[in-house]
Amino acid sequence: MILINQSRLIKYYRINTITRLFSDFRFPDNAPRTADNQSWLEHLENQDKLSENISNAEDYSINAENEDIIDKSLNSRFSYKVISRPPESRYIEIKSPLQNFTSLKYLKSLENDINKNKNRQTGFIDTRIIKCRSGNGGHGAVSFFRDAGRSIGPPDGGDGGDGGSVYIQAVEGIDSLAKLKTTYIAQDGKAGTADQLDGAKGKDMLITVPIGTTVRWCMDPVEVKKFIKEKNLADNKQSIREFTQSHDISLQCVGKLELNNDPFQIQMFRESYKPGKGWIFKGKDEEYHLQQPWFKTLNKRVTTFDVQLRITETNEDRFPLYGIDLSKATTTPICLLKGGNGGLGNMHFLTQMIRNPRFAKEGRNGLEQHFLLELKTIADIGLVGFPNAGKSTILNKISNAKPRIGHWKFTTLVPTIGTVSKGVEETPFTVADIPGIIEGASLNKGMGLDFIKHIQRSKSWVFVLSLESPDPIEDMKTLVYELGGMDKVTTKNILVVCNKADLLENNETSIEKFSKVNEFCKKNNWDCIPISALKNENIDELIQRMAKSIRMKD
Ligand SMILES: Nc1nc2c(ncn2[C@@H]2O[C@H](COP(=O)(O)OP(=O)(O)OP(=O)(O)O)[C@@H](O)[C@H]2O)c(=O)[nH]1
Repeated sequence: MILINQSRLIKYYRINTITRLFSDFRFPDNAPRTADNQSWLEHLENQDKLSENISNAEDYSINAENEDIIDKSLNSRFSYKVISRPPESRYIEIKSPLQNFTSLKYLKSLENDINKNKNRQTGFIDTRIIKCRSGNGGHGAVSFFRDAGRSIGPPDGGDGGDGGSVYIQAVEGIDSLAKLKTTYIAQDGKAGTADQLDGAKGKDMLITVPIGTTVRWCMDPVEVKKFIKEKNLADNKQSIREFTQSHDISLQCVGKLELNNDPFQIQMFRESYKPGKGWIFKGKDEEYHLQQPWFKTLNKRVTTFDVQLRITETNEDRFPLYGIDLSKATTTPICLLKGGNGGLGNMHFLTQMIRNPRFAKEGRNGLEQHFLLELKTIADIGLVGFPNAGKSTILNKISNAKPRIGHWKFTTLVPTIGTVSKGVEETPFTVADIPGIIEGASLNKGMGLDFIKHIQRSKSWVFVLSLESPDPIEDMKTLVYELGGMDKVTTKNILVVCNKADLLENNETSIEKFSKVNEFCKKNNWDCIPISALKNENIDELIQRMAKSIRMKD
């Protein structure tokens, strides 16, 4: 293959035609010699036992040295059944609910009874499905050197350029997925040309997302919608949620030996030519060539080369089943889809037997896949509570954030993050206010539990109860239930805040309510504090307790 600087040199000579007039001018010659081609093809012949079985292929994982980006939070929620695990191959066929590979938010438009509130979240986009396509490799060229003295010289067709790849990177300074495009297409590689010129490599495509974005492989939403419409509307029995939970999709996965060989990565497949195919013929066609013994011998060897190419692709074209979690700024962009390899130019096929190779190879195709991007804001503390409990008022008092406050329910429609600064000496911490949770939220009532993802990674959860409520303990229990039960809740450091304590003054029932909550918290070993966000009472103490809660157990 020709190095870039050499290609430039060649271009220079082409432009500077006067140079050609000098008889001692030697055109730069980077084409492999007959002997080089011969030994390359013989080397391939010795490897012809190599099968397409990838069991011995080197283990490849997305950025092997950077495995901490694999999203582990999904492990427990992700259900699948292994359908087959042939001993001779590393492919594991699994079946898993469609719900794991699509976004309910995207499919909701099919349902008629959409809660209008949910449609009002236009400014803040935290879920996107994007289509990505890596570039096809350019085709190799069929060309022969010509000059005044020789009507036809040795083959000098250059290789096709590799297709561009699609990368993703999490960066500071973006806080929404709103600006993402729907489609990201990397450029195709250019075809090789005469004079041993390799085609240019296709331009890569880089997707920049906010820190805290998770990326999962998913199905084409248009196809999913069509499938649901056809299947479900006929029966019209299930909601979209139920439908996606009860219908499975099957996938080819690859395991990892050190992980009990459990399915670990989804295998993606390129629609490219099969080994031994993908020839471009100039002059006589494929049928003629396939009858020639010399071509048959050559093709047998080149088939081995194609198989090797395919093994490399197979090892690279994988994506973690649970997705990746870009919780930190990514220093090196992560490759989502690799571009196709460029095809070989005819200069590679000059051997003692073949003096006049009128054929080259096609470039390999790129990949087209969909990915589900979800932004999970990263705040140290998440505020959870019923609507109207006073969460936004608290965030307003303790931090620089200015969330909407109102005496009506669901004032907060999108998560708001505030930074709490306790002075120059101490590290500030962040607090997220999410829309209120109500009974049945886990069944999508009210604003549903869609926003929970924004506090999933928070170390502490602060339950905000209102002493105005008839039964704050019951509220607390409902919140715990809706958030996934005690097992889930106790994975976080918990602080319980009894807000609207100004109502305690001279009010025996309110005092009794607080004592009961306090008692309940003691039993669970949770910290509990009364405050009045409205009257700014006990706010400094609340900030201290919040800071303490993040320092607690990991
Ligand atoms: N008396 C009293 N009222 C309060 C207190 N804190 C908040 N409120 C009032 O309670 C109402 C709701 O407050 P928000 O801060 O919007 O409540 P929220 O929990 O964010 O509500 P959603 O956005 O619906 O989730 C507002 O009218 C506030 O003025 C308090 O300490 N005492």
